[in-house]
Amino acid sequence: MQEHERYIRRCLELAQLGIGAVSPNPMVGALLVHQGRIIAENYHRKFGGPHAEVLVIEEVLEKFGDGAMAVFSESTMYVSLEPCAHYGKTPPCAKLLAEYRIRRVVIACRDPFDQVNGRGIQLLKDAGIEVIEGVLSQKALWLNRRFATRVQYQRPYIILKWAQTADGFMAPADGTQQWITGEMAKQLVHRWRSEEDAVLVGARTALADNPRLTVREWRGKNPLRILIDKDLAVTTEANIYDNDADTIVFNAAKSDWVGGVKYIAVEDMDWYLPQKIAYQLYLMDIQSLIVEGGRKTLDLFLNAGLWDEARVFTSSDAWGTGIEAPVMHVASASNQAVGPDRLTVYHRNNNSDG
Ligand SMILES: NC(=O)C1=CN([C@@H]2O[C@H](COP(=O)(O)OP(=O)(O)OC[C@H]3O[C@@H](n4cnc5c(N)ncnc54)[C@H](OP(=O)(O)O)[C@@H]3O)[C@@H](O)[C@H]2O)C=CC1
Ligand SMILES: Nc1c(N[C@@H]2O[C@H](COP(=O)(O)O)[C@@H](O)[C@H]2O)[nH]c(=O)[nH]c1=O
Ligand SMILES: [Zn+2]
Repeated sequence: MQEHERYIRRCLELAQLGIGAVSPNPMVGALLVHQGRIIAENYHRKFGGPHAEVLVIEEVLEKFGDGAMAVFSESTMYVSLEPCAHYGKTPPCAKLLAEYRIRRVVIACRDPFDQVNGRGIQLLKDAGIEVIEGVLSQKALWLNRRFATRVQYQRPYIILKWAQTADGFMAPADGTQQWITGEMAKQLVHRWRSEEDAVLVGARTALADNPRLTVREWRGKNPLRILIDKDLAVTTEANIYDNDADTIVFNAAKSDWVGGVKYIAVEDMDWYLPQKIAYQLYLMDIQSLIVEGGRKTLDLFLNAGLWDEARVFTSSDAWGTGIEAPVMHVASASNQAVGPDRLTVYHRNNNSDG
């Protein structure tokens, strides 16, 4: 069992390399072990591209040529997610593993996607392949929590993020911009942006901070930007409307598409707004969202129970006055230093294995 865990751990590491590039697909890592050695390993690298298992098989075919079939018959494939059983952008991996007569397949967790869940495993078993499942399954499910949230709850995985002072304020009382955290926190936030599909702010934040919401201090793609602006108070000269990334504007006035900007009119913004936004984003295949404030916008999602993680930076400054940051009522999952600041992470369902 320890040997299985060791290889699955490696699959999880490989899978994680696909973050920010494979959504709305899950992240998957796979490797093949022959006579106690890893002979090929790979991961799902890009949405629409080959699955991890396909890349591993291809590598073995290339390395071993005519001898590949003999190698497959003596090998174990380790994979972080149940091999797929459906025809999506690529043919089913479970079928491929059966065709190449892999001796044994070790799987971390089942695929929560209805069209696969258990079917990939059944397909392998029907082909006479030995299957071991459930190795580090909690870790594997946690890794693909964004994907699981989308397929199970028909909404994106929602991460709330804000910075606060030591005495719990997130903005000056007059709602102007005041930077709270240090350089390390900023870099980490840019990394987080590169990992998620979208980042959202409220109108007053867009007016006060004129944020770009792009990835500048890390390598990776810019997320889709989302603005809630009922009366279109933010002018198109604002940074959030620049050409660095696409932007969606939830508003009460119009639905339109102008270059990289999509205006989506929402009926009655005073009721169920976060639910309406979450469902619209789900329909657009947006699998994860960081809500970066301000206070009113964070409250919308908190009060609706529509959040999965909160990542809160706390500086050592005390202001004595200002707009109070939200107070969390769940136990923190982790707490660590990030430069001179502290990062506290909360999970709404306190059952992570992260
Ligand atoms: N420390 C941190 O991590 C962060 C701090 N901030 C700070 O938070 C503050 C903004 O937060 P908050 O005030 O809660 O707002 P939000 O950014 O959450 O914006 C949402 C609110 O903006 C209102 N609004 C829309 N247009 C206008 C307008 N023209 N003038 C005034 N209000 C408008 C909307 O009200 P309605 O729909 O009812 O009209 C809505 O309730 C800023 O000081 C910003 O710097 C922001 C993000 C992160
Ligand atoms: N003030 C504050 C934050 N503010 C957030 O960062 C946004 C600015 O993004 P950008 O223009 O891309 O650099 C801003 O609108 C708000 O959402 N973030 C933090 O980590 N720490 C801070 O002290
Ligand atoms: Zn597959």
